[in-house]
Amino acid sequence: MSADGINLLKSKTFDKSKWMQLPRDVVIGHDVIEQLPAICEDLSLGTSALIITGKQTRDVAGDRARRYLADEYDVTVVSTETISLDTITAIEEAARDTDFLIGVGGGRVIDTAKIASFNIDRQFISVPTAASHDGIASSRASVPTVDGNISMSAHPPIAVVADTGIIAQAPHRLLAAGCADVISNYTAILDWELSHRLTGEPLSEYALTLSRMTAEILVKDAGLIRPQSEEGAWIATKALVSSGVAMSIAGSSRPASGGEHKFSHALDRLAPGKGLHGEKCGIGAIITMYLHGGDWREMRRSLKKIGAPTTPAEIGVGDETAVEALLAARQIRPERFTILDTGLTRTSATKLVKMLYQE
Ligand SMILES: NC(=O)C1=CN([C@@H]2O[C@H](COP(=O)(O)OP(=O)(O)OC[C@H]3O[C@@H](n4cnc5c(N)ncnc54)[C@H](OP(=O)(O)O)[C@@H]3O)[C@@H](O)[C@H]2O)C=CC1
Ligand SMILES: O=C(CO)COP(=O)(O)O
Ligand SMILES: [Zn+2]
Repeated sequence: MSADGINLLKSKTFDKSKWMQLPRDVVIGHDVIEQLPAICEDLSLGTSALIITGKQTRDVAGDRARRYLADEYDVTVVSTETISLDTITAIEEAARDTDFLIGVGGGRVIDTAKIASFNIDRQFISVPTAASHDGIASSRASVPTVDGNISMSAHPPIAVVADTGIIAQAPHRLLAAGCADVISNYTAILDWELSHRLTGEPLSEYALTLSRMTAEILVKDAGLIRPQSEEGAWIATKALVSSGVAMSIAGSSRPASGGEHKFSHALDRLAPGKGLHGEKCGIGAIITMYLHGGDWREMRRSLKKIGAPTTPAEIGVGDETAVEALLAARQIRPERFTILDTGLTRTSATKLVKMLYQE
């Protein structure tokens, strides 16, 4: 891990990463964003809030959140376009005089709010505008470093306010990416079990079972994940919260992040801006499922059914880059043993990419 990564989350006098921290209120449903003032009051969070939102999500929900809170709270809104050390530091500065933070947006915005609030010891509320990733309710944060994104312990939101009316209106691609993030739990678990057997890495049966069950339910309901369907948004959001809880139980992202996530993180570096997080995880999971001897065709069918991409080409990534990402994946968080550590070579990676992504 780079020095940047280590320093990004400010040191604490005690190690909260050893605690099992969970959100207190999880509110999912139509127009629940209107309940923000009541939720803040219920949690006794104080009188001033900083809303962190994105360029597009400000129009979608950020300004709406401000309007609902403005009568009772002193509210400031800031928009961020990237997640970086500089933006996080700027948010921390902007938030010093406020009592709590609210992240209104996609995964980048929510992680920014999560890290900044953790560093300055404030609570934060997660208001996802898309069901695109399972960091909505998790205590994990994915943070940028000079070596690419690194996953770290932070803290979970004190509340999750997921308005299915807003989430259903987001581009379907975002919903499909979130579902792919959850479907990739299947291979993350296989990697964890393999590591347990080979290296003796401790396993949490509760976290593992919850993670697997979450993926199973989502695959069973895949037919309901349709564009602009509020039912689909509701199913996906519950799955993402549940996956985040599995991570909190494990005290790490292990139940939801294995070799397929390493592949995704390698692509973050090798092909910046190509594909969404969950899309890259789903594409990687097809290969790792094959390597585990599992039903990779079934995994591909599930991904296709929800409308997620199943080949690097669909996200604008060439086969050569996919091969490089498979090989580079092993260097990402090397202490996390996965199927990619069991003898993959350039020749076999090239063969796999050709065979599994072109059939
Ligand atoms: N902490 C954790 O455990 C996890 C963290 N992550 C992290 O989350 C990030 C990925 O999240 P993801 O959501 O895929 O990517 P982004 O947050 O980058 O969002 C993708 C795009 O979707 C837009 N958007 C979001 N909601 C809507 C909406 N309702 N209508 C229109 N546009 C919308 C965003 O707009 P805008 O420009 O306004 O932002 C942005 O341009 C990565 O940084 C990843 O590392 C992923 C998984 C788990
Ligand atoms: O994306 C995640 C789980 O879906 C978090 O995983 P990482 O720890 O690999 O960032
Ligand atoms: Zn993920």
